[in-house]
Amino acid sequence: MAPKELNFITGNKNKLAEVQVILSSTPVKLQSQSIDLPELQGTIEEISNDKARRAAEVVQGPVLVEDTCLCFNAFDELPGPYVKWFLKALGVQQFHRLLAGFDDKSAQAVCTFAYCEGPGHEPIIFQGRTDGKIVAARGPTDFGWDACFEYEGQTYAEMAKEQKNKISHRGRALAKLTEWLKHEV
Ligand SMILES: O=c1nc[nH]c2c1ncn2[C@H]1C[C@H](O)[C@@H](COP(=O)(O)OP(=O)(O)OP(=O)(O)O)O1
Ligand SMILES: [Mg+2]
Repeated sequence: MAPKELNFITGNKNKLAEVQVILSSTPVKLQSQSIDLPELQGTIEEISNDKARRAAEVVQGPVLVEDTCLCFNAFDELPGPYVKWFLKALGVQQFHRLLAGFDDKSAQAVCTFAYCEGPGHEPIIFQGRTDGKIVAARGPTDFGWDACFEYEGQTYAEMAKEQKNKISHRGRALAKLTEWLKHEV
């Protein structure tokens, strides 16, 4: 695989830490810049593409961005890309109560990376999805809704990091990105 420098534009230190760990076993050289980018309202893919274009304009060079969504099946995929605001309003201890009136607690975590070569270039997206269930918070609460998302009986927060990275929405999306980089000249 050709070593590649990637400039990951994110304001989220937890995301950055996971990407660093996952990419540490590849020849990718990861840089990062914390720029809080405005986020479009639209489909998951539209948001990620727009975020990548905006980041490429700001940086005036190649960028990698990522948008994470948490889609409740009972809410027809919402909160989706707007999960950040629900989490902020409710806090992780109350977050699961969004589904209090619903029998269906199933949810899907979706991670969409968008790589853009630079201003004017069309972004390329890499998406990972993990099916789980929304539960009352269990485990450390230092990363978003990790404590409320249960996968095969354990919340993301209860898992060891490497265990989460193997099956998470982010781990699956990065696997597609590193596969693509292998064929990138
Ligand atoms: O693996 C995760 N486990 C638990 N929670 C997570 C995860 N990944 C993102 N999250 C949270 C952060 C934010 O509350 C929302 C996504 O919003 P999102 O816009 O993608 O993240 P952000 O604004 O924090 O960082 P960025 O500067 O990359 O846009 O879900
Ligand atoms: Mg964001």
